[in-house]
Amino acid sequence: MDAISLLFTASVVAVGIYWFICVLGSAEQKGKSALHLSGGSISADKVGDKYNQYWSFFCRPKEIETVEKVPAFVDTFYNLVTDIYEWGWGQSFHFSPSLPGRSHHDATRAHEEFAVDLLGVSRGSCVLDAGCGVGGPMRAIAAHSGARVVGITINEYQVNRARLHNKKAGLDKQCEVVCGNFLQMPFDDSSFNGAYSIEATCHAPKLEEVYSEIYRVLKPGALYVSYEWVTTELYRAENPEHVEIVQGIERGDALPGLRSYDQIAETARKVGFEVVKEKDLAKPPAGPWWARLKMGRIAYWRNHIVVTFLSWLGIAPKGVVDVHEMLFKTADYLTRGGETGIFTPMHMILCRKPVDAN
Ligand SMILES: C=C(CC[C@@H](C)[C@H]1CC[C@H]2C3=CC[C@H]4[C@H](C)[C@@H](O)CC[C@]4(C)[C@H]3CC[C@]12C)C(C)C
Ligand SMILES: C[S@@+](CC[C@H](N)C(=O)[O-])C[C@H]1O[C@@H](n2cnc3c(N)ncnc32)[C@H](O)[C@@H]1O
Repeated sequence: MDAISLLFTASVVAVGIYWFICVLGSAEQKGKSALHLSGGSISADKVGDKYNQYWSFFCRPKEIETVEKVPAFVDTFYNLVTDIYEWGWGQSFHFSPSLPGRSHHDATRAHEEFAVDLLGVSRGSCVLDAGCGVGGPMRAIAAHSGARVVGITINEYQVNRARLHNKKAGLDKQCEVVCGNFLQMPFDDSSFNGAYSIEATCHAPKLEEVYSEIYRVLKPGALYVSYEWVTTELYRAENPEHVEIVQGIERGDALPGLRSYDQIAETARKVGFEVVKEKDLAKPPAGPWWARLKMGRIAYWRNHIVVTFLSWLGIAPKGVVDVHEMLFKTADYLTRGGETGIFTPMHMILCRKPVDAN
């Protein structure tokens, strides 16, 4: 091979590797690149150790005794997964019913806008996003409703990512992000015109604690909507396959035990809410929310190669390969949860703080 052919072949290979690593796989246009996968606020040399600590803690989710440690481990979880989520899924960390003939992006937006439409808020209102991630829903909801949105997340790395995205989207005046625990929020009583949480309160060891905090900060008469992760009426605790699926979901998603669908409204009423509406948004005629997960399987293999290669080169922290493998397995459990119908990530509850609440 002469020098020119060698140079040509090397350039083609280099462009191919660049395309495979940097272009393919980023879920949102100009989204996170694989070259920037990190352990969030965890230093690169500690990612492996932190992953092992996380895994030992969530190994038997139903038996977690030190529930007060859950928020700290959820924080660790989001340090480990946030970049991978952004890279492989986008800026909205939740599922949505698939919409025939429409993109994932459209389906995601529709699911988010549906939530805020239920709240009936408009320009001039101030809405709380309890467990806001990197703010995908927050930006969509602010743009759609005109309301001001204040998001809270336990993870500082997400706060920085969300603020950066808000600024880039020109929504930093309308969207505020606070680092804190939604079980003890740094907000005054009766200060919000509405609140929502999208697939976030499932991380609370006791749903009652987060619901009563949200109740406290809402103005009397204001509405709260939540999309909850729950087991459905088809779940049977005596069926080993069901138990395996649920445990797989809990471990790979930092959940201190999945709740049953019938506990949600009961808890909302217990803290003082009036339940306005309750519905599993995954039920037909909704398109399967797990279709996107299933379709992505080939991409996950490619991502696995990319992560392993970058980690071998020392560009991605070593533990990222383990985290990616955990997510890979989780995707399978979630899909099985959806296909068997024993699990839903979108059990919607709409509640009101009574007008005469003091
Ligand atoms: C609400 C929660 C998170 C829900 C989803 C956003 C995430 C659940 C599982 C995640 C993923 C699984 C497989 C990953 C894949 C192996 C990787 O290559 C690219 C990213 C994934 C697709 C990743 C993306 C986010 C999820 C779908 C929980 C935690 C309460
Ligand atoms: C799956 S993500 C969903 C994020 C966002 N709602 C979305 O749909 O993109 C769950 C979010 O809940 C937050 N969270 C979990 N436990 C929390 C707690 N105790 N206090 C505050 N935020 C918490 C996580 O930090 C994360 O941002």
